[in-house]
Amino acid sequence: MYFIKNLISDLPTLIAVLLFLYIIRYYYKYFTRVNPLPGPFPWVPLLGNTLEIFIYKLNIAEYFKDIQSKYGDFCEIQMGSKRLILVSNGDVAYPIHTSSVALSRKFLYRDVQSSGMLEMGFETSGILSNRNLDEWRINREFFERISRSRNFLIMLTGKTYEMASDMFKLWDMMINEQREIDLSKWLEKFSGDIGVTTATGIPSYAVLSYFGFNLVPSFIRHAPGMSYFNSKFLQPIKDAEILLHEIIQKRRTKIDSLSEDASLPSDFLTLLLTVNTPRGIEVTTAMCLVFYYVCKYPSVKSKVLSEIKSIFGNSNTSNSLYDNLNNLPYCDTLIEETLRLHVLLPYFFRSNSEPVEVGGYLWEKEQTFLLHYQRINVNETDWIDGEIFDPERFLRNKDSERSINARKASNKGAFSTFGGGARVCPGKAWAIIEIKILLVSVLMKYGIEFANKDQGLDMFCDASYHWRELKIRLKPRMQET
Ligand code: HEM
Repeated sequence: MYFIKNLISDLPTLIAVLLFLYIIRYYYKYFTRVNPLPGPFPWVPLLGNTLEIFIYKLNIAEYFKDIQSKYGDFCEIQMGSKRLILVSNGDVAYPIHTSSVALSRKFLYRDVQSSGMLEMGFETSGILSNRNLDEWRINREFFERISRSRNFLIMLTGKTYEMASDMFKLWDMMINEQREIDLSKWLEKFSGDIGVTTATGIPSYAVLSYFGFNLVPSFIRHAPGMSYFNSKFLQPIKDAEILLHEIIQKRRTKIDSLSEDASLPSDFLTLLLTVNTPRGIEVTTAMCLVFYYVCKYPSVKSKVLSEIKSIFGNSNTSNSLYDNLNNLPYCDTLIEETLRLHVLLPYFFRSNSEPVEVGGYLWEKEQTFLLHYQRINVNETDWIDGEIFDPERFLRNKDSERSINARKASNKGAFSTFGGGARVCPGKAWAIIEIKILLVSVLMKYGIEFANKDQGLDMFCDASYHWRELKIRLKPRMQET
């Protein structure tokens, strides 16, 4: 009894001593860490630099930008007890982003193990964060085999074109009513629709529900010519929603009921359900950015248009759409430059599955590297006038002074929008096709301009960039001056 009484009265001292010992240990570990790099001092034990993010109103991308500008291209931050190595130039990123097999097999992990991610199941399923390397390999190979096959890409091209044409029918009604079109909202639904349709073969018509077709008065819906929309959209929306929901529910239940070591069913829907990637957001933002630059620079618009016309003539449709898409070098360079300047995902994690040298230091296995894409893609160590939008950058001869890797011709780590190395984005071809089809089909059909001539890059960033609003006006092409 006496002992317990004493213990209670001494408790504050005990806690203070334990806290003191913990702080000593924390800073001992910090000061004796291997390969110390420049970086902000972790003033708060346990939390490290985490609280600094609040000064940036939780805008982590801005925080990393500032850290890079203060501490350089290879520095570190302490997030809680986790040490993040911030990599901001292509040279240091090279061992992680290279496609050299010997090096890239050392960077197989997305990140070090985290109990939170494990509990949510992200570390043991799908592709994006899967740390079970055998399963990740199978899923990834399966995804690549399908999504890179010519048949799949032709199907994707056709579906995207078809769905764009359906969306244009709704836009035509808005044009007649002199209404502005907020591309950011429309394209968000549009890429969602493409995802569902390519995975299941069932149209989801999110675009149509955004248009609010069911809100259109009945006398308009039944007016001559409108039966097309009624038969094509209204009933199938209901049917499709029910069917799609059933299919997804069944597949989810099946996946959830499998034991952890059982292999997943091999079909594309399963894969998309387990991929764990918010892919639609990036594609939507990318499409908006491309249209932003087309509207902003009339010279860019006229070059894109004359290239498209030279390949597709004046016809809106083409049987060999997919093959023709490969003959648009100016559109390619425009898209590539847009995605270089705006990485969409400002940063991403990678971790080494073996000891490895990065930035001239040897790192034990399982160190977290934070690839600072938004800095790597513009860094003057790799790019000339990197902060400037120069849509012809990628057209120039690779050896010329202003070429893609003007100063480091061999450095492939400098274009990081889709990451690089073993876990490079496998959806790149998919994303580029969607963007290109939309660019071609919109410009073939419409003259396009900003609704508000002061339109700027109205974007915000959480884990990725999103548009707030991008309002445009369209004119059917024959009426364009
Ligand atoms: C413009 C659009 C896109 C951008 C900017 C983008 C960017 C990225 C980046 C930066 C990574 C990390 C790569 C690395 O760690 O080296 C990634 C991974 C991934 N992306 Fe994309 N992505 C886009 C579209 C897509 C699409 C359309 C899909 C599929 C439908 C997709 C599927 C994936 C998957 C599955 C991974 C994980 C790969 C792995 O961990 O092995 N992405 N993406």
